[in-house]
Amino acid sequence: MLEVNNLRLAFDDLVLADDISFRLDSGQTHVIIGPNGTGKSTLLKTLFGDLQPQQGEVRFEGELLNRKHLGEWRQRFGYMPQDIRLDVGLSVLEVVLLGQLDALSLKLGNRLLEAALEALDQIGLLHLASRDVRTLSGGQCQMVLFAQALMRQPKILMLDEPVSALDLHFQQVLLDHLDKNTKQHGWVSIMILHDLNLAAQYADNLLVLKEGKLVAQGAPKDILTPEIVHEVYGVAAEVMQDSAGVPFVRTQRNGHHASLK
Ligand SMILES: Nc1ncnc2c1ncn2[C@@H]1O[C@H](COP(=O)(O)OP(=O)(O)OP(=O)(O)O)[C@@H](O)[C@H]1O
Repeated sequence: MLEVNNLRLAFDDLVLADDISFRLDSGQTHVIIGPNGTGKSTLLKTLFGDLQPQQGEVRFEGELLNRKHLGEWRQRFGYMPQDIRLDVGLSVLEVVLLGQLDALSLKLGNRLLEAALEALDQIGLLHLASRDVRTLSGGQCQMVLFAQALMRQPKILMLDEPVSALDLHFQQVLLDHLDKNTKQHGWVSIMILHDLNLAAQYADNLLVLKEGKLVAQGAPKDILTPEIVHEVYGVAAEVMQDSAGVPFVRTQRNGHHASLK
């Protein structure tokens, strides 16, 4: 379980979040939604130890995030930040292998090589293994970074808008793969999404952030209501259910307010 207690996030005078607390169970996918600029990426960076909170604490299985031991803390994570550009002269296979940098030596073991090829194969990218990553499309890059995060076999997997460049097919490949691995290996998976319908489909637990507050948390069917969509995004929407009981959101044309306040 990943636990956050009374977190306060700020950049100098800009307070992004205050008194945020939540618990994220293992074996579940936790999806964070909320408006642009509300502090979702900052929260992930804080969980990873990249940013220091002004107040509060983060624990994993009881162990406190301690900035003196960041290396150890981060060994548990697979982290795919937002909008990473792959601007290095490496092949796809080499980039995936970087996910196991701690275990790499000058002589590459067969086991690691096979695991990297297997990771690429499972998400349908094996044919790209020897390509220079600088020649990949935006969506292909996103999938390669996902393979790299998987390769780490993390206990905590954090994905910041992982499907923003993906077509419908690869959105499903990535999210189904995430779901399967999270449940199979008992990972705590945390993902930021803007697409509320994908969030509803794949979240076991949905966290809604707005103006520095956690305004709602729970199963998508309990959280996604027209009232919440309006409160959080200032948008008029209908919320219906598909045949599996999963909510889906349909916004109204011209149904937004110019300002959220
Ligand atoms: N290093 C920084 N220094 C100062 N302000 C920052 C810094 N990084 C982010 N911010 C500000 O903090 C706020 C939250 O940014 P963050 O990237 O966490 O938002 P977000 O919810 O992930 O947004 P989006 O949905 O647009 O990706 C924004 O107003 C941003 O401009």
